[in-house]
Amino acid sequence: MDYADDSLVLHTDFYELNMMYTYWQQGISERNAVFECYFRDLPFGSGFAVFAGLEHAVDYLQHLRFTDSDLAYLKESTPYPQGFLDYLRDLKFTCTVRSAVEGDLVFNNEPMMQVEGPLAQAQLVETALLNILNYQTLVATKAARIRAVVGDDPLMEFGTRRAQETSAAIWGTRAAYIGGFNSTSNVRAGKLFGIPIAGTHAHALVQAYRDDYEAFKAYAEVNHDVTFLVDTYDTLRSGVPAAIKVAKEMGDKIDFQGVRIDSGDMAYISKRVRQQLDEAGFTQTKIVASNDLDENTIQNLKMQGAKIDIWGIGTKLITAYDHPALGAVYKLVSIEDESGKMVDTIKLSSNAEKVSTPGKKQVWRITRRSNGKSEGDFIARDEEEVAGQDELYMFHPSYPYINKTVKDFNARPVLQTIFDHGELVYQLPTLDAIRAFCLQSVDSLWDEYTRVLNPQEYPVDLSQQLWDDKMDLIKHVKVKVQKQQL
Ligand SMILES: Nc1ncnc2c1ncn2[C@@H]1O[C@H](COP(=O)(O)OP(=O)(O)OP(=O)(O)O)[C@@H](O)[C@H]1O
Ligand SMILES: O=P(O)(O)OC[C@H]1O[C@H](OP(=O)(O)OP(=O)(O)O)[C@H](O)[C@@H]1O
Ligand SMILES: O=C(O)c1cccnc1
Repeated sequence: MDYADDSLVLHTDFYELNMMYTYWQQGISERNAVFECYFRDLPFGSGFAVFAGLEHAVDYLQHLRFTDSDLAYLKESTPYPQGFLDYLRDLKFTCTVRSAVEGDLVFNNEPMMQVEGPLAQAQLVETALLNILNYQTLVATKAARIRAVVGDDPLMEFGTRRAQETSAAIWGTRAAYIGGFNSTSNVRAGKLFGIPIAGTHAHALVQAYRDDYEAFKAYAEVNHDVTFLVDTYDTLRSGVPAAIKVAKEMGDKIDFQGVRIDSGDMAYISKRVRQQLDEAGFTQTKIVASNDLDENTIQNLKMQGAKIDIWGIGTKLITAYDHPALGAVYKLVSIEDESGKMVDTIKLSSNAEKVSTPGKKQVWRITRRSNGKSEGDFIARDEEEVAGQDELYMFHPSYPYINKTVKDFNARPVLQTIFDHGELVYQLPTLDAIRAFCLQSVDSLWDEYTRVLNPQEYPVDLSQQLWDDKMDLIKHVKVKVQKQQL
């Protein structure tokens, strides 16, 4: 049977539905629960990550309804009784969601999104939220790392052909723009998000004319702004001379904006190309480079004095090639008990890094009042008063002897309310505002955290109370397990 693909509500792991069913049958589906989403390690060896994906997540949550086709499918494919299907039919999203906003910085082991509400609903949305946030945050982070090494050079996003399918290309392009790219080659992303579209031409154009000069001439006769791809046959002997010849012939009829090189030793070739262009009087014509570039090759090329003005980047950005998964998780941190009281929950593991931090939290971004620069993040219980304190004792949660007392600081809450009991209360900013916020956020970090190779570890600390509560709960659970063993 064919079912209409008319909702994302079944874009979830089957086990979420089975847990929902259990909660519903056992009468706890409406208990208040708090889940938090965080990742354990920063990707790419980075000193920071850029949060992205909220707009898509909001759209998903706003449309969270089981449609007739969803219910028909579940009826046919699962043993769920009609009563549960009726419950799903009537389900409306009523959770409160707090989240980092897009373009803000996020770090390892701190909540970047928090979902509070009826247990069954908050459980259901785990998979899709992780799917969205994991990917977009990863690509925005990669983009911001590339931005960090290019300075003000224009960055063109070229990834669609190499992306993991169509929606990854679209959302990846948006994330890349947030992280600091200037344009995309994906015309649909331009249409949907207003991202500037830009591009050159492919080798096919030159191959179609079987000659650099003929191809560039044909292109220039019908296009005003031209960037010629000069490496199809021989960059220095044929491509660049042909581009120069056409540009001279066409004169003011075109704007000879650039040449693109896509192979060979980019440092050597770009220097020679620059020389040829300058000698012909085209000192303003830019050199665009593409070919499996990322922040590491770009940094290296800059070190070699490559004369590249504009960077075209595809595969390694859109696929997050060297760290293809962020690994963000979604953990239950607090739940209402039989008496209606909220109690902390923890997940223990023999792997210390996988032990979750219990309790509903807020993340405070601590900056020095005098210069706005980062001091670290301070995670506290939601009810703790942080902003009004005169001084803050910050210590490393695993190595408490690494500590400092901060004075004259500003504390900004990172998690903002997006949905209040199911109602969207957050006004989504424009994409350009998000991008500007990201650039400003990265700028607020010390260079020690933004350098791409072996950055300093940004402090992500727990409040004393949160740390004490975590230790108490670990002890409590261990004693309970021991008792059960006897
Ligand atoms: N001077 C350089 N220093 C460091 N890396 C470079 C330099 N020049 C090019 N690269 C990078 O080295 C890699 C070269 O890849 P590869 O050998 O596949 O390219 P190619 O053979 O020139 O072109 P094609 O992709 O058409 O095969 C690319 O990732 C490119 O960006
Ligand atoms: O290298 P990326 O960062 O992924 O950038 C996108 C690539 O897409 C195009 O190549 P094309 O698909 O024509 O194949 P090519 O690699 O053989 O040039 C373009 O010439 C770039 O090389
Ligand atoms: O416009 C370009 O030059 C372009 C677009 C997509 C992929 N590679 C290059």
